[in-house]
Amino acid sequence: DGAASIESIAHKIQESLSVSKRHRFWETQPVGQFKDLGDASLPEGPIEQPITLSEVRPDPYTLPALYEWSTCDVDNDATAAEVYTLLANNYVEDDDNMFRFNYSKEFLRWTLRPPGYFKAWHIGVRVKANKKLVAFITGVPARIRAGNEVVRMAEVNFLCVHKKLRSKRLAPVLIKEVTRRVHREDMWQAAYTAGVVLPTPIATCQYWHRSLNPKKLIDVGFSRLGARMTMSRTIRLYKLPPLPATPGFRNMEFRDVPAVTALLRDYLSRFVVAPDLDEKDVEHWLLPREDVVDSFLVESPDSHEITDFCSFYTLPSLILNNATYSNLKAAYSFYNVATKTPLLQLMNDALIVAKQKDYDVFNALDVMENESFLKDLKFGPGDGMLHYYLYNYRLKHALKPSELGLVLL
Ligand SMILES: CCCCCCCCCCCCCC(=O)SCCNC(=O)CCNC(=O)[C@H](O)C(C)(C)COP(=O)(O)OP(=O)(O)OC[C@H]1O[C@@H](n2cnc3c(N)ncnc32)[C@H](O)[C@@H]1OP(=O)(O)O
Ligand SMILES: CNCCCN(C)c1ncc(F)c(N2CC(C(=O)NCc3cnc4ccccn34)C2)n1
Repeated sequence: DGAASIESIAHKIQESLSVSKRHRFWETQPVGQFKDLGDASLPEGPIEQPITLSEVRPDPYTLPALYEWSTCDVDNDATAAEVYTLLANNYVEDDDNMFRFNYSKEFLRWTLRPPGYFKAWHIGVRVKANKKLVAFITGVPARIRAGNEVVRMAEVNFLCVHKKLRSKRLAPVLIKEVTRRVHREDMWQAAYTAGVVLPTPIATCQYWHRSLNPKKLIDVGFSRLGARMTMSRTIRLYKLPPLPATPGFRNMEFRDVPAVTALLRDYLSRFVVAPDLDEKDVEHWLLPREDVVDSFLVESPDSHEITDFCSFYTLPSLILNNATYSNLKAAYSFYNVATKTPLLQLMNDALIVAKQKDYDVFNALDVMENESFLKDLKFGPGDGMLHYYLYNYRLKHALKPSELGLVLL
């Protein structure tokens, strides 16, 4: 409709402006630079070569005088609670400041402690005088394949500066410090996503939302009642059956790790950028954890072969000013593989179990093969774009979302 096309034009203008905008910090970094866009002579791969570990700066970057570095041990319940509270009050909001991500403590412990993680990469900044946690940034190690090369990278996330300390150029200091600590572990690349345009996205993806509780979504302003639609007609439109349709659809269990790993490795090999997951990674990232991550598979009733897999993670949002509701329960599509069951049917079963678990909305990016089911399963396009980035690694071409096999949390 007219409004959507005006909105997309506005998006394009905004993005073009940020291409012309100065990036005083990012222009100093080994990332694709806007001025290099279209220069096909630049080779794919690392932008800067590694330096010897003795050459890596041994001391932390200098913070403004009132602040100090503080490595955050999320195993410690009190520290985990401080990190949770900083993010719950100061992390990503939508453009209209109606919602803010509300990553749970258990979710943070999960995502920050994958196989081989480094406590030193969970980096906080505290006020010296009262030890208040006022900023945070994290890295976790991952093996990411870019083209035919598997690269050990840091996945950087949870960059957060307290609202009262914004626009003081603290973010570049946090980024340089996590970079220094990653370099100390002889790693030279990183992967990250952001809702903002920076030099230079390797892919730009669109969020899609599938209403599960349309009445609540409309009441809190997440969605709007469609033109010529009544509330009862809308509720009927999004209604789902009580049980999954696929025979053999069940929760993933520990014994399924080898088969799910094989299924995933084969499937993810199709994408230009994707994680290189081994059984330890699959055990950590995909075994169900209540209210953190859910995973299901289809075990063929006669052959007992595992033929399909689907998963979603739980990321609620605080609803910032609504008299009735304070929490939006959102599921985010994670990794899905369909080899026998149609992907449409598999994802519809995921919607069914999410509805049964009382989620309000099911979100999915248009990555991998998601585009093939979004419209048919009644997803609607969101307003949020998610840009993917690699640090110190150039790709010859930006990727279409369908070439991307990586979902960051
Ligand atoms: C080898 C290993 C490498 C490891 C590192 C890999 C890189 C990792 C990169 C981080 C991946 C993070 C992944 C996620 O967590 S994405 C989620 C980011 N967090 C939020 O959006 C939470 C709410 N916002 C805030 O807390 C603050 O606004 C933040 C902290 C975001 C900026 O604080 P503030 O608003 O007070 O600004 P400033 O004055 O300190 O600094 C301004 C400079 O910061 C650049 N900026 C702004 N937003 C982002 C952003 N999301 N990624 C990268 N850079 C960003 C900006 O372009 C400008 O630089 P330049 O334009 O002048 O050049
Ligand atoms: C650094 N890690 C990247 C992943 C973090 N993720 C999940 C994320 N990054 C940027 C987004 F644009 C986004 N969107 C989900 C869509 C959405 O649901 N939009 C309405 C909404 C509801 N609650 C919130 C909270 C914050 C922003 C938008 N919100 C847009 N998701």
